[in-house]
Amino acid sequence: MAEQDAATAPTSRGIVAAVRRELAAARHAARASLAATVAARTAALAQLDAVRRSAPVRRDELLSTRDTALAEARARRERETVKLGRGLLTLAEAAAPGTAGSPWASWRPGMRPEPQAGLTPGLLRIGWLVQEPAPDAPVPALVPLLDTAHLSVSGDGTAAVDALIGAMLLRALASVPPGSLRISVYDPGRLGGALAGLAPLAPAGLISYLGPGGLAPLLDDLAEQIRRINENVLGGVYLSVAELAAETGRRPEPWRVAVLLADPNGTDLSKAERAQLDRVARTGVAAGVHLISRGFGLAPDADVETIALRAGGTARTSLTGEIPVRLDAPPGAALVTGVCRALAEQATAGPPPVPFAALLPDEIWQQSSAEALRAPIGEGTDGRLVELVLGDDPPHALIGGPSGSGKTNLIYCWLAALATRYSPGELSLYLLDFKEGVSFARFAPGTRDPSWLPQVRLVGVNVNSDREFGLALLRHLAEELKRRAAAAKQHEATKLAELRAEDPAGDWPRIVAVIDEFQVLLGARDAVTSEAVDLLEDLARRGRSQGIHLVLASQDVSGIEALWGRSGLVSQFTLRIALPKARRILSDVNLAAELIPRCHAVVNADSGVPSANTIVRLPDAGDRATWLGLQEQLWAARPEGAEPPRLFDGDSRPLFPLLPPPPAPELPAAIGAVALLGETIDVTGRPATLRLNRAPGRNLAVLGTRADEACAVLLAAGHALGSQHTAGSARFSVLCLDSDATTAAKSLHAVLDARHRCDWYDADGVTGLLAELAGSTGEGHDDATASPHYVFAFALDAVAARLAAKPGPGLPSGHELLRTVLTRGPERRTHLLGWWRTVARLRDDLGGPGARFDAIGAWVALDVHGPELSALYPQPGGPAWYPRLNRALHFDRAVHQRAQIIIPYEVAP
Ligand SMILES: Nc1ncnc2c1ncn2[C@@H]1O[C@H](COP(=O)(O)OP(=O)(O)OP(=O)(O)O)[C@@H](O)[C@H]1O
Repeated sequence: MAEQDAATAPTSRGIVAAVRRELAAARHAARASLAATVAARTAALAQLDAVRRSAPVRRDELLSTRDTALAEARARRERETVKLGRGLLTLAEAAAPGTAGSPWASWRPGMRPEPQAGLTPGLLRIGWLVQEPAPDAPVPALVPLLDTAHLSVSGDGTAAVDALIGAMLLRALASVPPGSLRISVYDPGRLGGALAGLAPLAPAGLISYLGPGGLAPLLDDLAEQIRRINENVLGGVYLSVAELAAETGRRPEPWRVAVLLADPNGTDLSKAERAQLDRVARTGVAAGVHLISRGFGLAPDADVETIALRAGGTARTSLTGEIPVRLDAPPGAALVTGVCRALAEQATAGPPPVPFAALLPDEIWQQSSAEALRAPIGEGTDGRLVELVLGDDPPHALIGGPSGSGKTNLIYCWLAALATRYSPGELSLYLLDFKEGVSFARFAPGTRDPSWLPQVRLVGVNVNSDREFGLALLRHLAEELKRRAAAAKQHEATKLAELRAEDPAGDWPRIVAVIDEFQVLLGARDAVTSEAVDLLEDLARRGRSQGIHLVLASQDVSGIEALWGRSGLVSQFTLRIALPKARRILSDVNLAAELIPRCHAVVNADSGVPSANTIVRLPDAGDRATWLGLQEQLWAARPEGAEPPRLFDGDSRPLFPLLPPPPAPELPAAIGAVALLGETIDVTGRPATLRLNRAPGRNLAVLGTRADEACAVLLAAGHALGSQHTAGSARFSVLCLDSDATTAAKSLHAVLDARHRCDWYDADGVTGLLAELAGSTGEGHDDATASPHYVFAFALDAVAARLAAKPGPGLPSGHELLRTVLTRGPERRTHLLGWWRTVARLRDDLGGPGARFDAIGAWVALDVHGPELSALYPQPGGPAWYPRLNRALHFDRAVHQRAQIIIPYEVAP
């Protein structure tokens, strides 16, 4: 190891050299490093210099970028703010529509609530939102109340708080249907003075003021209302009245707002009051019961919105949070009282009635009447339509109401609802109006309007002096009852529904007969009344099961009393409808009709038992244009071949009917031709006929002084006879013996002469004709081959003196010839149809006192009283007949038991 160290040990020179080398290298490195450092410094200095030179430009650039960004942000913010503001405005307008949000300047004192005032109340405007920057259109500040919240209003000035409460109430009142918001004001401090502007609502029951001591009863009442509403109205089905209203479209309960204004100097609430207040606050909103409190703390768990008034007319509300609200100036006193007065008037008048159109179904004629007829006539107090039912029970209806109470309107409503639901195959209507006027005439074709109501079979108007027409209707219905009863028996059916099921192809509509002012029919002690009562009793008793329903209407308590004496009859009329002030129609102990306002009715389907009363508000069915539109729609849908109804108008003369084609010639020869005399008072408007066969007495005497009607009877008879015989096969003679009859006689002559031999005679020719006729009708002449000869003698009594004169010894007088013609003529087919102006003159012509009338087998009496006709009538004392214009009494000994009333025809020349 030592040898090795010796061999390799460096020399000192080597060491020095090495050191020098090392040092040189270090020096070299140091120099290089220095040079690099100097270069770096120079570069840094140059860079610094460059930065120094460019700094101001950069700063300007940065500043400009920053400013641009700022400006953009600001513009964006403004745009967003405007957009947000507009959105808020739209939202606010939707949330507070109409009067809930419109500025006071647009209100008018007498204004009516808007039609859109509905069942969904809006928020209430109290001012506007203070926004920065101020928007073009300020956004209204709204607070909720009805169906949503209670309000707690606070602030330093009680007057300002009360003014705000008053303004909010006014908005709430005007934004819901009148009468649907009731207010109670507990104001012990100012005894109602705080909200005195709303006092005009008090007469309508829309506001009440309570003083000291009023709080406990008020809270108790509210609590009871809430309990009742929960139990009876919501009934566990709905969570709130608002939900019920939204789902059913009706609100059976009003909103109730209790304004509680604490007296700053008053005492605190008792424990019980506090508990009750908290209860109401917690549970009220769902029941539509709301509190507006000033100075009473409301339960923290209740739905309470707060409004805190600040100085300078601003406020903070719980809804608007941090955004301050500038309050509207309160409405002027005149505006407040004016609006309240108008609202009270409308609330008293009630809600607008259901429109007539609401009674009509969506699609016509969809109902079956097999079980019953059901039709709504109006709206009940709960807002639902109220139906009238006619069927097995109740079967018949009584309607009562004094003149002008809306009876006709009610009948129109009912008929419209029925006629749109039941087709003519399901329902037949017979409508009779005993009062003067034409209320039902619109259902029949008229000169202006050819349409008719397809279910109507008969319309009788102006029948006040034709009680017989009422009787005729009842007889017709009795016949129909018989027909139905026979069919029911055959099919072993006990009621209409069964008959219809057994005989589906049969024609079994339900029949409704409406008789307005029916008391006229029962208004006399005579045969008409007693027969009418018997028929009514039978129809009322048996009609129920055969689908025949009677609706009797009367304005007159005497009409009802006429029925009341007949308990068997009246007990069948279990459906009673009383219009305002109708007396005795419901029952003696049921006075509901005294209390209802105009356009309402009490409907009672249980013979007037008070507990069965239903109050109905009736729509206005009087608009003629609406009716016509409806009728035309139904008319257009009528079944093919449907016949128009028979219209009987007691005020107009029937037209001479269109005659059927003449029968085969041998028929009149065999059984005699038929003369028409006028129209019978009958449902079908049958003509009154006189068959002129070869039996003795087949002559006609028209009796009375009314020339026009007497001529009309002879004209009708002549027209009918002339057209029944083939041309030239009969002979006619027209005797015109008084100038009153000239026009009629000439017209008859012209018509007959065109077809047959027809001779004209005046006074001079009478005796000659009678002599000819007497000669040819004498014994020994061949009766069978004679052709008929009809002699029309107008005012025959005018020539009595001539007829009485004796032409000479042994020669018959004109009277004797006349008697021969009357007695013998019919057997030889010679018939005399004569007009005598009095019965006495006829008697004179027939031989004077004690004369026999056998040769006059038929007569038509005009202004001749019943007793005067006794000699011509089988019953002693003559027929019960009181002459009246345009009516005649017809009796034909060959066919009548009793004389019948007829209406002379209007015969066109
Ligand atoms: N519900 C109603 N709504 C609006 N107007 C009605 C209503 N009911 C009746 N009216 C109107 O009242 C007036 C009298 O009614 P309506 O003719 O029906 O009475 P009425 O009892 O039949 O009278 P009258 O026996 O004297 O004819 C009519 O002008 C009618 O239009």
